[in-house]
Amino acid sequence: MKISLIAHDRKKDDLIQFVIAYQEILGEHQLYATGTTGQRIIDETGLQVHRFQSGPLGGDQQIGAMIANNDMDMVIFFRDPLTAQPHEPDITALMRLCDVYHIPLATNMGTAEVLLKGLSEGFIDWRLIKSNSSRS
Ligand SMILES: O=C(CO)COP(=O)(O)O
Repeated sequence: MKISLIAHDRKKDDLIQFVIAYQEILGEHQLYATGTTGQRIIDETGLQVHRFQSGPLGGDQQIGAMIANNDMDMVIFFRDPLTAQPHEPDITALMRLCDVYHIPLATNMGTAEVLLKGLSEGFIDWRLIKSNSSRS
């Protein structure tokens, strides 16, 4: 599965803790991230991560494009609901595309835990069937 990991600045420490806690599950999948989040995951966990641009420079949109191409299976996005972001339209667009394409999206740690536990139990295997039809 292809999983995106994204966190706003004040949520990055939480995401790193989360990734360390679920490293065993995450390590079995292809990981993608916005630029700064991805660099921190690489530096602090040693997991392999494909890094896109930083969020404010288009990273959210690059992940959105993968969703629109049926090429992303899950998004874990620790948003900061208390800080205005310069690229708010990109964030809204990314979450909207998750809804358009029925992509599991967690915007906080509680939901992210449920998603990863569900992933390891096979609850998201339907994505393999759906994505095989259009992936090369
Ligand atoms: O802003 C972000 C998501 O909207 C995250 O971007 P960075 O990972 O580059 O900080």
